[in-house]
Amino acid sequence: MTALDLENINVTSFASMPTPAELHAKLPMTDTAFATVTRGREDLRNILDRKDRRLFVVVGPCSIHDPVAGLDYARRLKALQEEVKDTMLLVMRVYFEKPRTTTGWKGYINDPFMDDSFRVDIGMEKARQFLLDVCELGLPTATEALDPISPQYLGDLIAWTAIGARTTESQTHREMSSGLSTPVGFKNGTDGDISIAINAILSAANPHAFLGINGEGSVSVVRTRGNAYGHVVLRGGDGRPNYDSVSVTIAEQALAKAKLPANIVVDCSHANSYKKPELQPLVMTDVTNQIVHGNRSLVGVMIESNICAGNQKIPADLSELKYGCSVTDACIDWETTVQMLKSADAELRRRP
Ligand SMILES: O=C[C@H](O)[C@H](O)COP(=O)(O)O
Ligand SMILES: C=C(OP(=O)(O)O)C(=O)O
Repeated sequence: MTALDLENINVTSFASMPTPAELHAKLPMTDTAFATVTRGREDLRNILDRKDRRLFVVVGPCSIHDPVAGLDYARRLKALQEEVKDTMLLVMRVYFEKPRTTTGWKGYINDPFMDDSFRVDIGMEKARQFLLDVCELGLPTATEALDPISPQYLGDLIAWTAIGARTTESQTHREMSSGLSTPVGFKNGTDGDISIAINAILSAANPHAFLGINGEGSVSVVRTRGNAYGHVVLRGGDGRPNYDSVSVTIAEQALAKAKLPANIVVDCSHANSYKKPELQPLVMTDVTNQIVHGNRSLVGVMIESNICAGNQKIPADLSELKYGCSVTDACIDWETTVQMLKSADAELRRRP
């Protein structure tokens, strides 16, 4: 026995990754993408600062698994953005990292070929290419930051970040958020507890020092400034929705008690729609109603939407995958998305 026999007992291999700087050099930022990200972040900050009355809408597939269908979706969303731009800022959900309740496909970065080959190196490159393509269309992007190393590879192409219900209470994710360059939405816990999201906003607003990597891939002590644009995302929990006006008032009171700005986003999906996608339009109607009737804390919504409705299991033969259909949570289809956003646009035009 040597000391080496005592470590990595449950690790089977290490595979090298390109560094963030190498990936940036291979797929550099473009002028159009730069303008999209800069504008998207500024618009979001203005909404959170109440300098812009629009509702921001994080809308798109539960997860990206097929970049062709994903870009098809992005082009449709870009066209729709033009139609609703007076009342809403559309930000495309571009989720590559899926936090699983137990196990399952963990997303396009982790396993881009969906065959357990786990080519994270290729997944990261394809993810960066996809983000570039979406930003090139002039559409800002939103993602869930799950792996604390990924933002070094992709963060320059993101306008809004979510911390998910399963990680809002994690110190690692709060530390990472304190250094992210985007506004960050913290979801309430899967049990519906919003206090963890409020504690996360407070934590992430402060400077932190923690272990991470730098652009050259060296393990580093990362020191951050703190992120002033944390906010709560109500996603329901423990089998109960929390988008109704009473739940929103409770969230407003909790934010006021913590001396935080009353900025609340409602996730129309997940426990707010009992994971039944067809209920998402009802949630959206309720939210726009609250706004039209005077609510001032609801600043954004999230919608899980794809080209086709529902979801599908990942088949053994990937050629059997249905085009434009989620392989994770079920989504509303494109036609329902258009209806939902156009009705919200009409409703929001009536706000005082
Ligand atoms: O939005 C995605 C899912 O709700 C989340 O990743 C959990 O998924 P799971 O319960 O299917 O693992
Ligand atoms: C995983 C997600 O949500 P939540 O963290 O609310 O379950 C998601 O939005 O993809």
